[in-house]
Amino acid sequence: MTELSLWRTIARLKDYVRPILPRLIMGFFSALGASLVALAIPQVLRGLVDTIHTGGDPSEVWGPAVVIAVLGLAEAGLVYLRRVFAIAPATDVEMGMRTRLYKHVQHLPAAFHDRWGSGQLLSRAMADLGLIRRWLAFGSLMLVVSFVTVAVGLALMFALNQLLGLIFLAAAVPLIWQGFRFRTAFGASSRLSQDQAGDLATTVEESVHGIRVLKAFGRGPYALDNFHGQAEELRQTELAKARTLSKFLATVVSLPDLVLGAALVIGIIQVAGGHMTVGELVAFFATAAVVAGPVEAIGSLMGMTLTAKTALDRHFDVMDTENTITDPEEPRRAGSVSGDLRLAGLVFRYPDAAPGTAPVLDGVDLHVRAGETMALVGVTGSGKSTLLQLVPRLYDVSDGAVFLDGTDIRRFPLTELRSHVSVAFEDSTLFSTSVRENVLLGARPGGENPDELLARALEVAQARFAYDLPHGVETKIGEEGLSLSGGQRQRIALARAIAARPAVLVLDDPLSALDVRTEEAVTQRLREELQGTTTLIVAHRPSTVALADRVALLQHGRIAAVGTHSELLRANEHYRYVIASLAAEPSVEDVLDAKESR
Ligand SMILES: Nc1ncnc2c1ncn2[C@@H]1O[C@H](COP(=O)(O)OP(=O)(O)OP(=O)(O)O)[C@@H](O)[C@H]1O
Repeated sequence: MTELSLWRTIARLKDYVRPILPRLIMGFFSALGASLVALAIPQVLRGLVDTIHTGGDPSEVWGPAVVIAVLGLAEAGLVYLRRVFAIAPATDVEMGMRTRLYKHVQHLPAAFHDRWGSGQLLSRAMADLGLIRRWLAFGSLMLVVSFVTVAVGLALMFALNQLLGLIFLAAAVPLIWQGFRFRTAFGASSRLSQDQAGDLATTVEESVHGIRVLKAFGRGPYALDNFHGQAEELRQTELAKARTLSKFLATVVSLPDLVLGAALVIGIIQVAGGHMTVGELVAFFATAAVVAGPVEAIGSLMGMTLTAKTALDRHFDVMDTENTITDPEEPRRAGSVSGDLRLAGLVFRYPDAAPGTAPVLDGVDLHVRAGETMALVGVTGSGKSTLLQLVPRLYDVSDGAVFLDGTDIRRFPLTELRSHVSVAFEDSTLFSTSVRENVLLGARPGGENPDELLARALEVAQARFAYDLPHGVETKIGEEGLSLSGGQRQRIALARAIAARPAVLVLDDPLSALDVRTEEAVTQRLREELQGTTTLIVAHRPSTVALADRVALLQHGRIAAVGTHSELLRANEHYRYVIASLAAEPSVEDVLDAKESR
């Protein structure tokens, strides 16, 4: 993540800002107009005061007074126009950036999500983009307008009285010097605070997600301590930020006030000596009052600009992350595939694995014939789930290849590959929408009649309970399907995989949360349904193994043996060991028998 200079970072906004540039420029000129009008008022005031002071006709007062009133109204109108021109387009930019970020995050591979906390992505998608919008609609315009107003104001003050003007100009030098120092200090703590806010959001997200675990283990106080520590760190950073800003503001506010005091004394001496009229002195101080606003605002506006720069850096940290799992340059479109799956010399190491660690998969060779159901068995941590994730390209192989109908899967367009390969994981994520939408998530548009497909998938997965929910299959099943039991969620997720009607079905222990009777019913129906669908299924229970035509044994990162369950039981000692450990859980009858025999 390279840190670019302020200007180079802001320049990266150009693609987003180009469509709204005309409106933003109009907004800028409205704001500038308002400031220039404010600066014109003291000039009219000068004539007015001199007229009265030199004993002119009182009726001459009306003309300038009306001009001042009109100028005041014009200023208010221009401020209003600035808001009209700038606010709506800035929300366009915010929405555009948010949508592009979401799209990019969707495309980024699973390895990216292994590395990034969800809170960091959340804070980038929400808070950071809000900061950028406010800076675009207000901060950016007002920073430039403030500098122009100060420059024009100083020129007018010089024109009124050079000596007084010089005094004000002398104050600008330490202000600029302070500005540079402020930029460095504030920039660093601004980045730190936004990153810490992201980490805090991750903690909130994790503890809300895992609230049951925390409660069940009585870890609420520990989680609170942890959260408090993180919140305190963020508070300290925010305080450091506020201290830096207040030191800068103290200079920015107090210096002009000191100068104003000195100028007042010198100004009165100048008027007394006849070097200046009373009107000029009044105009000088009225101009100084107009200039004081932007001078004081410059500090906050610079702070806002630096915060927006940090938000942009954080946005582009994500946007610059390259998607390594992409469509091939010359994709091969197959239309339909029979589902012949071959893994050849497959090696895989997780991108974030410590250097020097052995690959999880190290030379896997396996052929799953079209329409065959193959169970994948191995001790815990042997790499079964990892292997499954390589088939829909959630990760790409480090070496070797996966072939579907003889074609390297990296040659298919990703969407096509994923329409041929459907997955159900043990951890069944459901979305906050209806049962129908969850199940038909991967169904091909224009394919089978959706109602029939839904009914069939729910029936095979033994999930017809969905029709008895309060609104039937239209029932919204809540965040991650929390209102459903673990077994119900798993069956809906299984129905989703079935409804996609894939050529290859990849199931990662999809029945683990079911009771024995339901599992048996699902297994029975799955066996009928899976005829003709190539299925690779991770088995943690003997009943799941029974579903398969053949079984592949994963050991030391390789396929150590392939055969039917009985062949392997007969010929392979490690297989007997794994199966024995799968079946290790005693049945109720075993327990009762053991009790009676005592
Ligand atoms: N995202 C990841 N990043 C780095 N290493 C990982 C990641 N996911 C899994 N691993 C490691 O890869 C190895 C294989 O894990 P995997 O989940 O594939 O095993 P498994 O055979 O499915 O285990 P189980 O039967 O317990 O589900 C383990 O050592 C695990 O720690």
